[in-house]
Amino acid sequence: MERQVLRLRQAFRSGRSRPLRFRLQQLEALRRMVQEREKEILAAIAADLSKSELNAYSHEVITILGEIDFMLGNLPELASARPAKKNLLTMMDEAYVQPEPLGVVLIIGAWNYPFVLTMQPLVGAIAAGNAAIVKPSELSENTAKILAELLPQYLDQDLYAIVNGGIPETTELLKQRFDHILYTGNTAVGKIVMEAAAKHLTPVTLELGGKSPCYIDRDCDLDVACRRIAWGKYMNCGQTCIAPDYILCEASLQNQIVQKIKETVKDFYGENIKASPDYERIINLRHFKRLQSLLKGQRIAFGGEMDEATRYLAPTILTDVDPNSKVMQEEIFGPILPIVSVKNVDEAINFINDREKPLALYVFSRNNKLIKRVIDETSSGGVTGNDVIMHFTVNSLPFGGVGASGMGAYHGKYSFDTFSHQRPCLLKGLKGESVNKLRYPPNSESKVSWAKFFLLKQFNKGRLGMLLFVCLVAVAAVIVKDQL
Ligand SMILES: NC(=O)c1ccc[n+]([C@@H]2O[C@H](COP(=O)([O-])OP(=O)(O)OC[C@H]3O[C@@H](n4cnc5c(N)ncnc54)[C@H](O)[C@@H]3O)[C@@H](O)[C@H]2O)c1
Ligand SMILES: CCCCCCCCCCCCCCCCCC=O
Repeated sequence: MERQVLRLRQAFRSGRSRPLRFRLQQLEALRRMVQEREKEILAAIAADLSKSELNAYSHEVITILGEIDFMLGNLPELASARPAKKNLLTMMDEAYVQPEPLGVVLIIGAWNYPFVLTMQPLVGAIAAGNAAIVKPSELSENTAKILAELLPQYLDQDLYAIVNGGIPETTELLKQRFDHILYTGNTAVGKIVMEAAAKHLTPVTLELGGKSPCYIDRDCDLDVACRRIAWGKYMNCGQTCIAPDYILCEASLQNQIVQKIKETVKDFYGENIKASPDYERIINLRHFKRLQSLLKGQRIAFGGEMDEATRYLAPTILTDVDPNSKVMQEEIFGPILPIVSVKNVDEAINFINDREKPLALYVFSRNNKLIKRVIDETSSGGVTGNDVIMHFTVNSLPFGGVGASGMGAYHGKYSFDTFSHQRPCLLKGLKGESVNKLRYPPNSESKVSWAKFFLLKQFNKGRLGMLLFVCLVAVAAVIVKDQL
């Protein structure tokens, strides 16, 4: 492990990953990989998640192609230096912010969207000019294997590497010094990652989970709301970090919601859900049994059928759920949708605020003011109003958690920023010592007055203001020279 990180570090030090042309060329190579090897990639994702290749394409591959295209189109601008505003003392100098790569970064992915959760951060890391090690989840072993096979065929092997393995390998990897770690997965492991990173003062982006609430207002088109919620909840068999975890609504809406989601499930997956190519399975037996245990003692209003041999768990709705029950204590990460009754929106807001900050928050209402109020009075990683999941697909929005659901963000420009240091640069000439005397010892009352004038005085930006300002500087320089 140590040697592998060292190899990447040496390649990074060579400066090869920095030129814009190189980054664009690597991103193009990654796009070629996705296009030329699409069949193998789709087959691997499909095998890992019992997913149709069509769904593998629309859940995962499309996101990566979009992200690469965004970077190819925007990288020249993102990577270029941005001029910075100057003060009186630096008027004649050059001030700018130059994004620079961080160095060797580590990307640890989760199994539930194994291609997106490794490749989307990698696009950002390459775009920002870093070297990167990608550690896919061992639970999505087919995707992990295909990535290890394909990436070296398309990308610079000394700068980008895949390390496969489970806890021992990741633990070993985390002992190494990285310049940034982006981890996606559960909160408990997030703490392990952060602790390991702290030993080297390595900054982290933690993409974690949580229970994402979904409030349905009385004033709402329930048909539309239930269709959208059913789509986002049962997609990938509920194993989506931003799936609506539970519904909050007034008790009177509960039965209608059950009925409408039931009808939608039939429309989406047919009478025989098990036979639908659009309905996935639970990743492994451990998670299957965990989900099974969440149903104990609950009122199952719909679904609940299961088959351990194939890890099938039907789309399920629980009603009259006690907020203290187990299903409301942990992220569900499966196709179980509890409905918790609240009296009104105030109670819903309190319910959300009494718990850890979620990764996503959903509100359905015809009343935009109510949606804005819920946004204003709560906190969450992201929000979609009158839909679910979709904020993830907008790459001009930062994607990440807050509080227990994570820290930092990525996607589009935010990925580039996450893997960059915004380096402030001020380039001065060797002239101007008369004004510089102001900051050299010995200090005096008059020097402090001049410092106040130069650093605190506000001038408006118009042409006239600028002219006046230049004259003032010239006069001040002469006076200062005479006085000091
Ligand atoms: N915020 C997001 O973007 C996002 C996306 C997907 C999943 N998630 C969250 O992730 C969770 C599900 O993922 P998971 O944790 O089951 O995935 P996982 O089991 O695949 O683990 C994630 C990564 O952590 C590594 N890992 C596991 N145990 C470790 C340990 N003890 N030490 C070091 N590394 C270790 C794994 O090898 C893997 O690469 C859910 O909470 C979900 O909400 C968040
Ligand atoms: C006009 C038809 C457009 C169809 C586009 C379908 C877009 C579907 C996008 C779903 C993306 C889901 C990815 C979620 C990843 C979440 C990561 C956390 O687990």
